[in-house]
Amino acid sequence: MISSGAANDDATDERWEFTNLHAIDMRREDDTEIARELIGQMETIGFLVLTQVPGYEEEVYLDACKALHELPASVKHDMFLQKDEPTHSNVYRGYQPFKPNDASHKEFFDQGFPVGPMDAQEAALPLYEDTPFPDAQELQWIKESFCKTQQAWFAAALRVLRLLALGLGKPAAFFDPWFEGATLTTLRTIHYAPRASGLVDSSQLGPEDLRLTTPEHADSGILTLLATFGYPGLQVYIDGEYRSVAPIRDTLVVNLGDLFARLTNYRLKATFHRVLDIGTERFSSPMFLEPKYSAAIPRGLMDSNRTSVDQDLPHDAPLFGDWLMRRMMASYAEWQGFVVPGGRKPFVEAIELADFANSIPGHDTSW
Ligand SMILES: O=C(O)CCC(=O)C(=O)O
Ligand SMILES: [Fe+2]
Repeated sequence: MISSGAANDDATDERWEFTNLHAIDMRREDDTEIARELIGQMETIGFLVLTQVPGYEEEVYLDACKALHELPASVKHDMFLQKDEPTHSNVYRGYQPFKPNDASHKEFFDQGFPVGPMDAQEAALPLYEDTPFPDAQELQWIKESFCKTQQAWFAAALRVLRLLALGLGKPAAFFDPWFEGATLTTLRTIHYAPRASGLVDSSQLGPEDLRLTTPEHADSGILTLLATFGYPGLQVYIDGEYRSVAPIRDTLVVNLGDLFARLTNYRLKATFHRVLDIGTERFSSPMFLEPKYSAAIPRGLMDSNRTSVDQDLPHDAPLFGDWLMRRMMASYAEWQGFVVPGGRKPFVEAIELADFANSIPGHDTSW
């Protein structure tokens, strides 16, 4: 259920016709009905919004995001990933700068979850590393706000996943083992600038690229929670056209990743979306809910009579972490320089991308 209407509360937004996504109040406790609504939205639009997320304080979090991205270039550089600063050891968590002639026009910071305590076998797998934050005492509030937000959103995301499991006819705890003891979930804060600000060279890009600051894509993993902090710009592909999502403060947009869509045999949708260059600075923050590295994701996981994701697994089931690396490098420009760590290369290369391709009508799956 969606409705459209021009926003009239912000004069700068008049040029867009906004679509309101279906909203679910997280204070509600009627789980069976919420599960029904979630499935209804995810089968059709693939997007909805959550309101009243417990423990989430958007005002402080937006201030913290702005403060992080406004730090001096040298402080941001100290948090760069190894692919952008070879003397650094962090390969997955940290700061990524604006890149010349990139279809995306953003700088962003990726935070992982606290690394320990984790069982030794899990901890030995790639991608688990501490997130570099600025050291200065007066900046600790930024980290505190990020961590608090991460906890609140993670709890909300797991609740949504349990409700989706229920709605799909599984026990609510069906997916829980994927998140026991560890998670590769990423909380990202993004700072967009208008292309016209000339921060990096855009001379190789075509006119369509120049209209956008994030090109069309579907998210890759399980599910995404997103704060747009009241900024316009997010567009979702609905009924054959891109529609602008109404920018509403204190809400979290939710959409599914294409791995999850595939697990449901595309009954649920991983919908394409993109971000327009709105001509001003823009901040947003997605959290990509990801299982732990060792979570197995065999074919037909949900077709069987399993009552839990870790029941009756084939011994050669692909691991989530291997799939994640394969998918990131195949699909997203910012991961092009990523080197698969440790002994995982053969496993990563064995992943058949076609096994995980999405099938949104009207879009090919050439990633
Ligand atoms: O910035 C936004 O509003 C959306 C960003 C997005 O879709 C993504 O990072 O996957
Ligand atoms: Fe996205």
